[in-house]
Amino acid sequence: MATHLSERQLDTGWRDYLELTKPKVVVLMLITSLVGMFLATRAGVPWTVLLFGNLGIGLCAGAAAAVNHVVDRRIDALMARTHKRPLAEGRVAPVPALLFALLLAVLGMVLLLTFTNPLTAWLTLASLLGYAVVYTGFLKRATPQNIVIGGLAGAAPPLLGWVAVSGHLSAEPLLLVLIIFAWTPPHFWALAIHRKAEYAKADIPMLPVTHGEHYTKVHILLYTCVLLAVSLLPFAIHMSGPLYLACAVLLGLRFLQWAWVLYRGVRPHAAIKTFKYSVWYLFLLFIALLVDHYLLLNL
Ligand code: HEM
Ligand SMILES: CC(C)=CCC/C(C)=C/CC/C(C)=C/COP(=O)(O)OP(=O)(O)O
Repeated sequence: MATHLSERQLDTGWRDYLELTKPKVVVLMLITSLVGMFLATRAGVPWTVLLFGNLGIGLCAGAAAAVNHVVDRRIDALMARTHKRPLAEGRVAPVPALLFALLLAVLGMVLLLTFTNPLTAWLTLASLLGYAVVYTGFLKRATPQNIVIGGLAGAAPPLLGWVAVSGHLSAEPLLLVLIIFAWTPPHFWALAIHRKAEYAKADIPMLPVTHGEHYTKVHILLYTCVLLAVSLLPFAIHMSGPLYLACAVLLGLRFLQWAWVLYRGVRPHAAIKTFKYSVWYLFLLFIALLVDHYLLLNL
């Protein structure tokens, strides 16, 4: 009986620590870093960089997410979407969570310094601090532009992947960052409209709370137009071919359609559906970049 109980507690503990790393978000980020790696070279990506580079980036992103759980534990407890989180419910205490984050960050940095290059490691550390300290610690509570500026940290992984392979900065991966940078506001503000009352309750100045739903929907529309335009640039600079272009146009037009439906207010649950589509959009767009890259190589 006692053994059963401790096994269950152990299982819950393990799951709680995994939840601290925001695994679904990190997986999508790793897909973008993986694509950055493959696009950086015409030859194959060394398996050590592929494996340990992504592991290092993922561990650092997970560390940043764990710090976010610690810093936000009081506001998370106030919102229905987040109130069951390990720190919000007190299943994990702040000190062990911070030690866990430190362990992940150190492991991640050691892997990046050993198997990639110093530039990748320092850019990853800057992204970690950008999300955990600048966004979570300051911007989130300070300005409705919080996620626009903070979005840079989440947009970094394709650049990190590219630099892990090439060793230097260049225009192409910055373009990939720009795509995710333009994607983040529609991604997040759609959810923020859906969860507006909760953000207001937690006194977080998200755009729909400070400027209203109409203003937010207009900005989602504008950013989605910018996103569609920016997503065509890889084709324009001959980084990607016609398959990518076709996918970018179709995926972008569908995003625009959701943003328009949300703006018009003609469909129930349009905000959460737009949010869910945003995740599919980014996933499919980066898969298109990858498939197109290999088609171009084999032509
Ligand atoms: C500052 C920028 C960003 C903000 C404020 C933001 C915000 C959010 C929020 C609040 C959620 C709901 C999380 C949950 O309930 O678990 C979410 C979900 C998600 N985000 Fe973001 N996000 C940002 C950037 C990104 C980036 C850059 C990616 C990936 C490249 C990403 C991928 C995802 C995914 C995959 C989900 C769905 C998670 C699930 O289904 O549980 N986000 N985002
Ligand atoms: C090293 C590296 C690539 C770092 C990036 C780290 C990272 C996990 C960024 C995620 C962006 C994100 C989910 C923001 C939401 O935070 P929130 O506090 O607004 O959302 P919440 O209310 O769900 O916690």
